[in-house]
Amino acid sequence: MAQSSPPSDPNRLVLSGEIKICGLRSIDMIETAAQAGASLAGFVFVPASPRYVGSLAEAKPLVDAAKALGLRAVALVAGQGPDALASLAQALPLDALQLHGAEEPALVEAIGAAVHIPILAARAVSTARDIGDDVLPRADGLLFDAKPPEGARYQGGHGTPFDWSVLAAYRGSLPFLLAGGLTPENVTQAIRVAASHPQFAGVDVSSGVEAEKGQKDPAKIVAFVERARAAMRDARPL
Ligand SMILES: O=C(O)c1ccccc1NCC(=O)[C@H](O)[C@H](O)COP(=O)(O)O
Repeated sequence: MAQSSPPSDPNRLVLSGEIKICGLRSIDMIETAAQAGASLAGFVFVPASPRYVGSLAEAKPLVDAAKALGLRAVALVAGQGPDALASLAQALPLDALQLHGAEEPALVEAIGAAVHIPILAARAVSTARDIGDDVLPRADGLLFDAKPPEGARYQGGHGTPFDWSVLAAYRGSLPFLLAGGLTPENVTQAIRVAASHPQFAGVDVSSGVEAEKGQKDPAKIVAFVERARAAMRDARPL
């Protein structure tokens, strides 16, 4: 079952030792992720994505199931404004919004003020120059993800890694999740590199636990979570 307990303040997202399985679209895969020990469930609200959850009515039972199983539910959005996102946050029992549309700091601020739930801001990374610091007072965390390929129709979930050593350039104070091309095979090494940073707070995966685009593979979810959990334990012994 999911291992981290929900934050006591519903307006803050406390990130530590997280394993986020993104792009979940079925109750079976949500159960698999929870039983394996993932902590965050990501639901994609980007219509162009092969992982799009669909209408609110289609998304609601999935979000409800994740919550009932002890996962924290994150809605991944891109290119939507404060009003639309406030409606989304009212309609579903979300623990956070993940802004994945390269939203400017002022827009992050406006969205945070409108939604009243925690914000995770994604940042597209290729080199150390993309890391920057954080100037996002409304955000509770960052998600460093690989830049999408040229001409991509959606902003994330492309299964491409970036050079993890550039994480050392991050000078901000927000905790961050590492994403982009992680797999059961490379997550141990990724965590070895990322965990040397004091703000490292976990990993996020989508393509690396799929049999094909948009189709999660239960065995890969279990392998990813087990290896990520073990690597985080080894990286930060008590
Ligand atoms: O996953 C998508 O389809 C997606 C679509 C539009 C914006 C963002 C999207 N995913 C963001 C995520 O949080 C992914 O988990 C992250 O990009 C890592 O994906 P992957 O490289 O496939 O593991």
